[in-house]
Amino acid sequence: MRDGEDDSELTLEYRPFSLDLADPFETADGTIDSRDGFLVRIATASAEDAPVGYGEAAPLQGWTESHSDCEAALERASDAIRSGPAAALEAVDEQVAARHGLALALADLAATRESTPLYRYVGQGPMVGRVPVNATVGDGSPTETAREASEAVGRGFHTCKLKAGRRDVDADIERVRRTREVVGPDVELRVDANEAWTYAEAATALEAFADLDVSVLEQPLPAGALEGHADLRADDLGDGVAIALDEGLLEHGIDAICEAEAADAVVLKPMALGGIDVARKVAAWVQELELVPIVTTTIDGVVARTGAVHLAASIPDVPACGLATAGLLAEDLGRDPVLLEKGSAVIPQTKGLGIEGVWEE
Ligand SMILES: O=C(O)CCC(=O)c1ccccc1C(=O)O
Ligand SMILES: [Mg+2]
Repeated sequence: MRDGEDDSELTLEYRPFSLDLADPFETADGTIDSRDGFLVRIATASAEDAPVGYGEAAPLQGWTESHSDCEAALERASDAIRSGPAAALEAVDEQVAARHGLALALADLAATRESTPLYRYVGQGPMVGRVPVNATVGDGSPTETAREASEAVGRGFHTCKLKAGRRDVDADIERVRRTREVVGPDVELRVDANEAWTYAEAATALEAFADLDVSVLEQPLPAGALEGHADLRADDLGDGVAIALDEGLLEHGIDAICEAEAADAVVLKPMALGGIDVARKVAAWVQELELVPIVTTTIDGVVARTGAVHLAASIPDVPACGLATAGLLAEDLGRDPVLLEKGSAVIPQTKGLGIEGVWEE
């Protein structure tokens, strides 16, 4: 905060939104057919054309607080912000999606005031042009899966993440086999089972996935199964297949995962962790512990998605991230400032998030 910019003058407004998905997104823990949340705007009360900051609070069942708890938290924050940003953050401390929306709007405003792109404000690091991203392929039939993956490769993706776990494990192995056949040996394939498997099923999948050159298996067992994931790694069934924890990170935290040696990589969803500032700190700690951080969205609107893109750009040597989720939405909050090109997200270099025109319409 520079001199002469008085935090006590900040105002917070929020508006509900509902975005339909292009097609229902099938995962092992349910179908997502719309994303409902709140667009957040922070402005300086006094000045007409002073900079503003945008944020997005999009709760998702099973991952964040409820829609109504999110709204109540934003209402508290809009009162508390009269006492400054710290008081507002305190008012949403327990509601991760609301905190995400507030913290993103504050960071967008601060970076905009400094004329710095958000990722440099957040990470204090070097300029970054691009971040590699994966295509996200829903849990469809073997034919649909192979077709969607090959279309993604045709659009320039080098990495595809296949959702899995809705059918029996042999069917998922068949989906991966068909996909590998179609995309050839040079495309990186990952699988996300969203907690669907027993230990025996996961062990079967891992062995087959090693042969099919799958690079990452995400959350094969329930979130609680820290020892189970550690055993999967220790049993060395999936030679070369990294184990990533997503739901498990939210349940246990990094230290317990590291202590148990339960993962090679962890998935960071800013919406579920309470904001890109929190996620950035977790990422730094993850790398310190020699685990790999992978940033993804919860199929967010353009404001939160662009925040996640900036977060990924602030993490040194980040691997392909699950940020190519715009196409899963039928509609969006506004124009997307992030181009996808040859399997990478092109990072916006304008000040702040680089989001415009989301409030006027
Ligand atoms: O990581 C990706 O490619 C996209 C994000 C994704 O899969 C996802 C989207 C919404 C909710 C949960 C998840 C998940 O990673 O489990
Ligand atoms: Mg996941």
